[in-house]
Amino acid sequence: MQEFDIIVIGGGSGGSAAAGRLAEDGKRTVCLLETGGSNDTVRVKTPGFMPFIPRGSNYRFETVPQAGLKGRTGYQPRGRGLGGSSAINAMVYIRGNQWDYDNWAELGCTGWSYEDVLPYFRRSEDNERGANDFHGGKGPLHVSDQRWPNPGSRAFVESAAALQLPVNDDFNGAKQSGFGLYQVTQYKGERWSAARAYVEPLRGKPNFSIRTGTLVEKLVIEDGRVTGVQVMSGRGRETLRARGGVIVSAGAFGSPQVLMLSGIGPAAHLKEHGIEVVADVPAVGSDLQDHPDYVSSWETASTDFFGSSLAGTWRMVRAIAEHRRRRTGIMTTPFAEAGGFWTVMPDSPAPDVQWHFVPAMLENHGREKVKGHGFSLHACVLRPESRGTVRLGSALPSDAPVIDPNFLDDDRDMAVLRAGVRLSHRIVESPPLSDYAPKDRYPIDLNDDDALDDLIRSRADTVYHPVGTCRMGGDADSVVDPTLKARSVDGLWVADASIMPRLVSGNTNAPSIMIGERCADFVKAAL
Ligand SMILES: Cc1cc2nc3c(=O)[nH]c(=O)nc-3n(C[C@H](O)[C@H](O)[C@H](O)COP(=O)(O)OP(=O)(O)OC[C@H]3O[C@@H](n4cnc5c(N)ncnc54)[C@H](O)[C@@H]3O)c2cc1C
Repeated sequence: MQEFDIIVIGGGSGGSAAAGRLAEDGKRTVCLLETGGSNDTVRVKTPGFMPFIPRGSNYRFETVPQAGLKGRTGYQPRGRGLGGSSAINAMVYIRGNQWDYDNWAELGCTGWSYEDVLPYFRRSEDNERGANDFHGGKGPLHVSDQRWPNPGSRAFVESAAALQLPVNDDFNGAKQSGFGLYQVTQYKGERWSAARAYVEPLRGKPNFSIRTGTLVEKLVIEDGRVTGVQVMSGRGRETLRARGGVIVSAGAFGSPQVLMLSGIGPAAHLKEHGIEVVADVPAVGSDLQDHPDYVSSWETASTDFFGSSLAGTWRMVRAIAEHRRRRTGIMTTPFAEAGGFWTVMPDSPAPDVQWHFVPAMLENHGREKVKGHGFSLHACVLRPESRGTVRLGSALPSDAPVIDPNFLDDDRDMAVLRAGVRLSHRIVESPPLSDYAPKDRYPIDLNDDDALDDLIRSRADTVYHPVGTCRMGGDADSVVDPTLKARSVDGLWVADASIMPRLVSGNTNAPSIMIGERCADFVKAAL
């Protein structure tokens, strides 16, 4: 039986950072287990191929029918393979608001205030603008400016400015609010996933075993201590032992699934599936929070924007050739090129809406082709009040979990989204974006609350940031304590987006990486 000091389950954002940091000094043996492949393909590494990510790199989950979305099922893409969701995401580099982390600390997560987490964000980062009080310049995660943004993305920022919404050229600096172009997790024109940052540079190190194509079926728990994992791979079923402990980094859906399959979760639910209960922990799979998002969309006569036409196709063919040769040009697009943060509710402690401007007409998460050219503007609720769940669909580890984000269940979320969408339209109606004479693809009377609510509930969905399903807390009911150690058994840590007690006000890749970095330190200190 193979034995390691530490086993990390899941090679995504949190798991790559945790495994890489634990392996780099050579002092312990580390095994990283990932069910997907290596993701070492042109379609993953080329930013502009995001709509063509290989099927095997995305779980393509669906939610249960959502009452708040008129009974529609939502789409939940999740990355599979090294890099996890950072291998399929939009590469936007955002940490959230300083208030988020101070709030975590206030909720009982001692040691997670903004002042506490900032050094870890800085340590992870290599920002091409260089280091300063807020940014790192020597970390493994490359952060770049966009060199070939669409002219429409710049126009978006100017249109916001025309409404006196300030320009912000660093959302991760002193102040988050404002509008601007996003910095991206790219390096030399390619996607820079968490695996490329933390795992690939260590490939071949004798103390670091990277096993792809390996599904973790459950934890092995003996006398209240996690001593290993049961896995299934091309080699068949086997048990791997972990002398020091196991870190679960299977993501906001995968981590609660692994815990529940191992007997850690809501007892009654586990019994329904014939799973022996090791610890009754109702918080596992509960507290699911995700950013509900509405995408407004406009058609233009201008072919400046990405789109399907002869001119558009010809431009893309040339762009692909340019990118293959030099890694430059418009194939470096993260699609979500510009955006911003603003407060729409007077009592909000921090910006409550985030915008993503995409220089293309998006329909159904980019899965439906739209003829012609145009642009889209996402508005999402940054701190939703609605709470959902992740549960087992069956006791089979290969089955998808049952995902219920319970979107727009809370009226406060609806109120924020309504205000956000109205501001989306005001921005687009301001010059210079208005100079494109954009044609609204879903025209309604925006002043009519009922009509707007109906449109939102008919078309809203996730902007891909599920968290909270293995919540960290200072309370006995939380899944992990503020050192990310499980409260229910020994030898177990969780390090990914699932531990967030509250969803951060922004995209979740950099925060998940920060969580992985911190977990490595906690585990080193504990062993
Ligand atoms: C389409 C999309 C766009 C996004 N855009 C952005 C963006 O622009 N900026 C941003 O900051 N964030 C973005 N996000 C969100 C961000 O990428 C994620 O929040 C983050 O990557 C989550 O990290 P994680 O470690 O929690 O999980 P993941 O990165 O999802 O990693 C989990 C890993 O565990 C593996 N795994 C699961 N179960 C098992 C098992 N049983 N055995 C073995 N392995 C297992 C999975 O295959 C996966 O590789 C986006 C996400 C998506 C899906």
